[in-house]
Amino acid sequence: MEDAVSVRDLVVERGGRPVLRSISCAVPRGAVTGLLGPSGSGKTTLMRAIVGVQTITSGTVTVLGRPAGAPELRRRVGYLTQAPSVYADLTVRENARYFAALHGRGHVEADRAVTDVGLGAAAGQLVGTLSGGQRSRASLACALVGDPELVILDEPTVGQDPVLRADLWAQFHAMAAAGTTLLVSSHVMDEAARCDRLLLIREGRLVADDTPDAVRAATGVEDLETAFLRLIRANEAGRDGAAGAEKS
Ligand SMILES: Nc1ncnc2c1ncn2[C@@H]1O[C@H](COP(=O)(O)OP(=O)(O)OP(=O)(O)O)[C@@H](O)[C@H]1O
Repeated sequence: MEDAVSVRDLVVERGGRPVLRSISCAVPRGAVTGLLGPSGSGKTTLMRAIVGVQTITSGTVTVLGRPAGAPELRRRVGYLTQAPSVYADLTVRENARYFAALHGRGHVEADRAVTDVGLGAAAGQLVGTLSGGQRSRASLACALVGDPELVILDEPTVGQDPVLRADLWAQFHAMAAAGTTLLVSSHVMDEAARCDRLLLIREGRLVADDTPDAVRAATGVEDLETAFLRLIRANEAGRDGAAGAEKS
């Protein structure tokens, strides 16, 4: 089956500096793909390119068989930005119902989305009075309420307590089992083990595009953080070698 997202030789410059340096990768359908990398590595920029809101320098990004940003993708792709994008002067329920209406969905779906993110008890509360973690979950409910085929989530678990984090990951996997494709970014390496596939980026370059087990097997270590460190070092050594060869 065709991948949900296919990125080829993607180069993005922001503020006159290269931020993504020729990235090629794919996001398979019906799975949870983790986009891992340190702060500033380019995760948000790659997600923005997939959603179609990022000006790109060169390369191609294909989403559900269409060029990224094509108008017909709007209803098929859900995007959770890092900064919560909900109305502070509406309640959680009102926000969810508003976004549901934009997607042609009703109150039942909206209220279910609110319960699914663990905000059932706070449904009648104004978003402006929620904690940061709750506000982020309200935003998540609004991103999911249209039941999009592809869901792009920028650090959805930041600031959530461990029990809620586990619940959210269980929800992501249940959605994937039902056929939804998820791309979830995180800079917390212990979340890598929860993903079906991993994309690891560093300084705008792709360091790994594989399953957690394949990353462990390739590096010979169980712990994914240590495995990533090894991949990064091997990658840098390879680049230094290639640069040296070019100079000589
Ligand atoms: N509007 C902008 N103008 C110029 N440079 C930018 C802009 N936005 C981001 N950058 C730069 O692009 C690089 C990648 O940023 P990006 O937000 O994609 O990283 P990230 O991996 O998502 O980081 P974080 O985990 O901190 O959110 C950083 O060096 C950042 O400073």
